[in-house]
Amino acid sequence: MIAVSGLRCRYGEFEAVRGIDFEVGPGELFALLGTNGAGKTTTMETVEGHRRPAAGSVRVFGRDPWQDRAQVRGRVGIMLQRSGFAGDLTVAETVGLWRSMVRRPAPADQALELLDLARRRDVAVKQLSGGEQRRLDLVLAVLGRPELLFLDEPTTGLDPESRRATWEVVRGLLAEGTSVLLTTHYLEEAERLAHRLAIMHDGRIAVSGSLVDVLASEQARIDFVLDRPVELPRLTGEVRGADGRVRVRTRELQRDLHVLLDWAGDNGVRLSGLRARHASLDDIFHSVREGVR
Ligand SMILES: Nc1ncnc2c1ncn2[C@@H]1O[C@H](COP(=O)(O)OP(=O)(O)OP(=O)(O)O)[C@@H](O)[C@H]1O
Repeated sequence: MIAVSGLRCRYGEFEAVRGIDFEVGPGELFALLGTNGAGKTTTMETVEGHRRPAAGSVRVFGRDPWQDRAQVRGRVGIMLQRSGFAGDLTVAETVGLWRSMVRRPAPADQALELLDLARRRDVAVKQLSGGEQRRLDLVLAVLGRPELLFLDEPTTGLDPESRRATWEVVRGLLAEGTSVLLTTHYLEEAERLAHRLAIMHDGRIAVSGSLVDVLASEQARIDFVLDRPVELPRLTGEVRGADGRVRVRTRELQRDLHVLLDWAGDNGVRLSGLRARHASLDDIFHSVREGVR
């Protein structure tokens, strides 16, 4: 559905996207994560056909979204970061107007029910809360039953309940075969929805792959506190510590934990506050931001 190769984007002299590659397959949700200013929105806008790449190639349904805009547009749905509604129109009028502009519009009532906006149909758009406007954005983006949906921070500003409702709608669309390119600052959102993801930093992709592969690419963690100075057993992982606090980074979590617990048991050593866990997306994001990856 999307194939991006060697993509570079510039604003004047400044290169915001510095050679990235990724693909999105049918029925797949690909999440673009990244630090502020990493280049996610620029990438999204270029794949949508709003910007011309400085270099590299972008294909959507096998076509150039900039040059073949007319053929690509009717098959995609776009939810931008900021909505451009006419505030005086009611919700129902806005949906009606939008329906007249898309090729295969879904029934208006069905669209409004999708995100619980039917009871707000006669309210002027400018009187909707920020969260309701965001939900209306999504309703409009999926009104033309798109094959490919672009979601740029779709749940920013939503309360937890509305966020979950949005995730349900997105899951439903995926189950029907829609492909999705998502940008988000909520790592939990990516963990719950993404089949594959990439983390961008300074215009480049620092890490990408399936969630399982990305999580496995970072070392697991064991942390504890020793109440007296002792020499630790030999572990495969890297051991660091100060003031009795010990931090182990390991690719052999089960083995190192086993060795550590056996040693502590045999020697009567107390491992206070012992924690052992695989890396989280948050840990990986932190490593990317710190430039470790
Ligand atoms: N119109 C513009 N003119 C000049 N520079 C721009 C323009 N738009 C974005 N940039 C710069 O390009 C870089 C990438 O911006 P972009 O909005 O794509 O990042 P982002 O990853 O979406 O960031 P955020 O998470 O903060 O929304 C940033 O350094 C930004 O300041």
